[in-house]
Amino acid sequence: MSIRFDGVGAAHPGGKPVLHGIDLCIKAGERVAVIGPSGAGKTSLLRVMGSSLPASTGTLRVFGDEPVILSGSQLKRLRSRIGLIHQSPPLPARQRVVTAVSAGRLGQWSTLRALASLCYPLDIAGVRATLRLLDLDDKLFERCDQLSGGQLQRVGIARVLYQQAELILADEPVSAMDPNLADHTLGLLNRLAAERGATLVASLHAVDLALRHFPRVVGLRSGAVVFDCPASDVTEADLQALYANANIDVADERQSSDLRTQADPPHFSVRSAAPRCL
Ligand SMILES: Nc1ncnc2c1ncn2[C@@H]1O[C@H](COP(=O)(O)OP(=O)(O)OP(=O)(O)O)[C@@H](O)[C@H]1O
Repeated sequence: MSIRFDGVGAAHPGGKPVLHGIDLCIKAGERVAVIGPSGAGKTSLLRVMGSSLPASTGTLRVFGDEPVILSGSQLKRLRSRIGLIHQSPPLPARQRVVTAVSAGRLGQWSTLRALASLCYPLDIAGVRATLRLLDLDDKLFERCDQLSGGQLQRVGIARVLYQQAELILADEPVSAMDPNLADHTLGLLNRLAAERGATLVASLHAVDLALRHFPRVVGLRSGAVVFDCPASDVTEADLQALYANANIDVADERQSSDLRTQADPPHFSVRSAAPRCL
């Protein structure tokens, strides 16, 4: 089991609770999309999984450990197994792409090796090979502030792939990419995660991409899970209820996405629950 939520609630420091009574089990190697309207708590849910936002109620286990009771060094070890893909990767502007991607393994290296790698990347061939997967190997020595938003997002993905994270948490990982590139990149991320047996959890606004690429979809609204089932079981009614009164018309959004990508529309069938935790 990668992640297990039992009645988890969470609040940002000084803020109101943003997650309520979350029960969720994600097995090792599963690939799960989290969808829901703006402000539903998708980023907060990923932050709890990544142990940067503590559970305030209930119990969260990541790889069997409860992050809130771990010591500093245990937490560091746990985090080194988790790769975070941010919507806007927090990369220093003047940093070279090769250094930014190398930094994916900082948490796994000794302090000496990590410092040496920041001064001069020690595994340029490995970084280049990872960037090649994302068609970015020609940017190896470019500065991060010379890349487009979509290229930066792909550097962030390369960093996590280079890290060889066991659990990948991706927060809107393709939001800055054009529709074709977003579709291609999400397909690649899913394929590589599946090949490596990594667990992948991604928050997405693009419902069509979530349904097309992820076997399991969790609908989140107002900090609570509204549905949790195989992608093929998500119905129009589920989506309408999830986004009701939000600023998104699901049907229009999907129709325009289909026109953009020329891909098959998602298949809707009878809804069923996700597998229960054992
Ligand atoms: N650092 C923070 N401090 C206080 N409140 C926060 C913080 N970050 C988010 N929130 C609040 O938590 C709630 C959930 O936000 P979150 O970013 O998790 O939602 P989201 O579903 O990812 O939204 P979006 O799709 O717009 O990115 C919102 O009401 C937001 O205002």
